[in-house]
Amino acid sequence: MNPQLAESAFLRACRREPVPHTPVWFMRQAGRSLPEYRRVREGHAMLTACATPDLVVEVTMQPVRRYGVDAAIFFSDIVVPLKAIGVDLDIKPGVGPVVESPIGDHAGVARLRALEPDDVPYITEAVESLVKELDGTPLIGFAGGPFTLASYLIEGGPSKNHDRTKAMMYGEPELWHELMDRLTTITLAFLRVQASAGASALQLFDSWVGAVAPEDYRTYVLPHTGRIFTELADLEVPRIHFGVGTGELLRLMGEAGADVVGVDWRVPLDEAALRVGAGKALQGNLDPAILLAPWKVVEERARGVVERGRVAEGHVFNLGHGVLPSTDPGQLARLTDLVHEVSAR
Ligand SMILES: O=C(O)CCc1c2[nH]c(c1CC(=O)O)Cc1[nH]c(c(CC(=O)O)c1CCC(=O)O)Cc1[nH]c(c(CC(=O)O)c1CCC(=O)O)Cc1[nH]c(c(CCC(=O)O)c1CC(=O)O)C2
Repeated sequence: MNPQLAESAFLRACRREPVPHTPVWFMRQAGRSLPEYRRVREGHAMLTACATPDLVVEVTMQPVRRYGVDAAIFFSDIVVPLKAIGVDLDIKPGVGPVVESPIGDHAGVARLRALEPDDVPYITEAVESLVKELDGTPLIGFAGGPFTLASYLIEGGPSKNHDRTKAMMYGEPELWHELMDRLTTITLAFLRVQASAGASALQLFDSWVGAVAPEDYRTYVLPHTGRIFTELADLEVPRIHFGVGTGELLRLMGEAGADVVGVDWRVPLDEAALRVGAGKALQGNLDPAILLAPWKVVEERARGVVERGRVAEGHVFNLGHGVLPSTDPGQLARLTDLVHEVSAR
């Protein structure tokens, strides 16, 4: 391993080891908020871009060059592995992923075959190139969580209340678990491809799982997320588990087995540390909308996040969810420097 990588503040914080400063990266740090991203993406549809290694490498590198963040996040999307196994879906600008034939029965579930590394050669190629280009800055690989993927497949697109998803979960639990099991198998394979190609950490984005109550999380989701983190343990890379609106689920998400639990902006990190319990690092949790306010507001709030983060056994500074497309990149540059400065030990 690159010696710089072994000593990276990001990997050390994930492992709950002492750090020279609190490491920083931002969900969606690569993407629409950057003018250089918008230029590179011109004329390329999102899913085509995700399957073009040169483009993926360039976009992933952009925020690393611009901000000096402590980790890169692989540029892709949560629906890429589903597309790769033949699900008819597209990403519609301004909407999100849209599935041509939503899944509602056994036949639909049965069509979700396992993902083989040969289905995604462009992922292996892009990760391998990135690891070289990053030269010691860790690369985070990622996948969507099974609940979030299930919701897209069942609803056919983004959904406010996940009605059909919950109708299947409560009404046809056997079918639900079969669907979740297949998605878990696909997710595991997709994460393994990225780790084998050299990703230094893996994040599971179960962005929508905050829609379920704790007892339902335990019954309908935890068996599957638990399998993901257990089966990834042999890779010896930090595993991060993130969701939005998960204040009541933090303890269970910790139980699922990740090393790091991502927290959105709704729960202060000192409180989150109590909820998650011992033996975990935390990641988060500045409200991304704060970045739309004047710098002095950002500064005051960011200092608060760093301060509360000291209570956690390890802290990776991040936003509570992705960078909003209208964010001024100048704010993110200042924020990266500020966190490094105020947390320097
Ligand atoms: O508004 C739109 O045009 C569709 C956006 C959308 C996409 N996937 C989607 C959504 C729904 C949503 O996020 O609300 C669906 C999507 N993609 C993703 C998530 C997980 C999450 O954000 O909580 C979700 C589900 C979250 C949700 O639907 O609320 C994850 C994602 N997309 C992406 C990345 C890669 C990256 O940022 O490096 C990542 C993961 C890493 C990260 O957060 O940093 C990239 C991505 N996907 C997408 C876009 C926009 C399309 C474009 O530039 O042409 C972009 C780039 C950007 O965000 O600026 C498409």
